[in-house]
Formats: sequence, structure tokens, C-alpha cells
Amino acid sequence: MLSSEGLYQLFNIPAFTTAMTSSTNVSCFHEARRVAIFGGTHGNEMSGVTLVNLWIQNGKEIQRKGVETKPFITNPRAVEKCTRYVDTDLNRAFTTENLSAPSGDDLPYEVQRAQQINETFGPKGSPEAYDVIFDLHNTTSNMGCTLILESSKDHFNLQMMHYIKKAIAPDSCPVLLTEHPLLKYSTSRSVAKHPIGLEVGPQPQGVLRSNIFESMRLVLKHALDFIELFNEGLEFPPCTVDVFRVSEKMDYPRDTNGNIIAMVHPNLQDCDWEPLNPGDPMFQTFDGTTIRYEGAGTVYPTFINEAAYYEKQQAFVTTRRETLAAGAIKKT
Ligand SMILES: CC(=O)N[C@@H](CC(=O)O)C(=O)O
Ligand SMILES: [Zn+2]
Repeated sequence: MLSSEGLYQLFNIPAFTTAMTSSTNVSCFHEARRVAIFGGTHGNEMSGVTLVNLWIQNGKEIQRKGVETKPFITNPRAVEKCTRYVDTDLNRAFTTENLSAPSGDDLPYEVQRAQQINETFGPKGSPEAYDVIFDLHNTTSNMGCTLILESSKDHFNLQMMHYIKKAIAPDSCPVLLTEHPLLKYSTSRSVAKHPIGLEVGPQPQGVLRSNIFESMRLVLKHALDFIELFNEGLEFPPCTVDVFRVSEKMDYPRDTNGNIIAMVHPNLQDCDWEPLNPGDPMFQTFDGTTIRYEGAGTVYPTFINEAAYYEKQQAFVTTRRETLAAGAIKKT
């Protein structure tokens, strides 16, 4: 029999792995003291709009020890009109170009708004920026309760998502990783050090569904609990998080005039996060012809038939599964 010491020698690993990890491999972050919850980035996504308005009136539910949590309606004019946006999509407006443009009344409303939001909650990429921003969205797709992660290297967010997934089990909470050289976009939440999107569906635009509303509320509760524990000095050990990384944007089949000539196939409709294999039905033309997926391997479609994406020429997005490693984290 080998002693445990002998085993360590055999595999050439230090005997005090645990102690070493906690003293040398822990990433330290400052306290997550300033947190914002954005609703109404899209004015017709009613769960976020309603929750944020509720919390502006009474913030007790989102208060946590040592955390300043600010609920905020990001696009009030779109909320008033119950439309996605007024001039241009606010959740694409936080580009360096927009944020550094000379301000003025002639700019599109959402670009003016992006500049104001960047002043209040950023500046984007600076040490003064808010620590965490949750941005609340609804989708017409059957995505359930999805967390949107913008960077695979954000260990704080990975740890938070790991915590939320565990807290919500056996219900699932998929993580969509939007890190992609071409498909990534400049979100409202991106002004924070740790941006988190929360996308819950299915819910039609302009409609409130109690199940969707309550599951969004529950994820927010766990997220704020995580921040409180972190600020209290709890160390979170290394972990892994299964994510779906955005891979390819798929448009509807169109004629030469750009008109749509097929719908999402019934076998694919509502099957967000389920495997789509080469040869599987993808679209159905108006005369009943099936158009099949012809990619190289298995993908996991999501945002299937999202209403807001018709104007973006997107029927769904394909993703690939990946496991990310998160290092231990602790407050400095
Ligand atoms: C349906 C919808 O609005 N989805 C969001 C996703 C996100 O926040 O990253 C968007 O397109 O901005
Ligand atoms: Zn949205």
C-alpha cells in the first residue's frame, strides 16, 4: 500500500494542494458594492420593465447587506410606447464610436441615452464603472431562464452563474456565451465591470406571463444572494460551468426581393437548447417543403423564432457546448 504521501510523490504533486490553491490561485476582486438592475432596455419586454418599476417604488426585495442596488429604466420612451426602441436598438448602441461622439439633440434618442447611461454607470472600461449590471430581457423564444455571459474570462460572473445554476436546480438555467468576433454586440450592461444578461421566455412582446415574471425574479434573488456572500468574504472554490457559445447566425430562406419564403419547421419550433443534427428539419416553405440543416456537426439552436430578430435577418442562432473553468475567487 502506498501512503498518501507516497501517492503525492508518485504523481509529483505537492502534498498541500488545498492550502496552496487557497493561498496562491485565488483571484481577488474588489467588493461588488455598486450593482444596477436594468429594465426596459427593450420597452416591450414586460417582465424586466415591471420588476424594475416595482423595485423603484419599493426596493426592499433587492436590498442586501453592504450592496447598493439601483433599479433603473434604461429606455423610458420605448417603455412609454411599448416598443423595442424609438430610433435605434439601445442594446447595440454602446459602441466606442457612439459613446465618444459629440453629444447633441440631433443624435438618435438611444445614442443620447447610451451616452447618459455610460456617464452614470460607467464609463465603460474604467475603474469608476459599476461593478455589476443585470440587464433584464424577455424573448418570444422558448429559452427558459437564460443567463447571458459576454466573456469566458470573467471568473466573477462564472462563479455567480455556477451559484445560480446550483441554487435553481433541478430547474435549469442555461448560459449563453456571446463572445464571438463577429456576432458580439455592444450592450447596455457592457458599461459595467461584470455585465450579466437575463433572458427569459417564452413571453410575447407587450405581455406579462406570471411564470416568466416569477422565474426572472427568482434568478435575480439568487444573484443578489451570491453578491452578498461574496462581499461577506466567502471564498468560492474553483468550479466549471457548462455554456453554449454562439456559433452562427441563421437567416430565414428568402426570395430575390428579400421576402421570407419559409417558416421555422414545426420540429424545430420551441426546441431551443436541443441538439440539431445534420439532416434535421430546419425550415418549412409555404408549400410544405422541408429545408434541412446541412452543417458539419451537432449544434444547439437558440433564440428560435424571436420576434425582434426578423428585422435583424435572424431566424435563430446556433451554439456549441463548452465547459469553462472558473478559478477560486475571494474579496480583497
Ligand atoms: C430578444 C432580445 O432582445 N435579446 C437581447 C439579448 C441580449 O440582451 O444580449 C438582445 O438582442 O439585445
Ligand atoms: Zn431584449
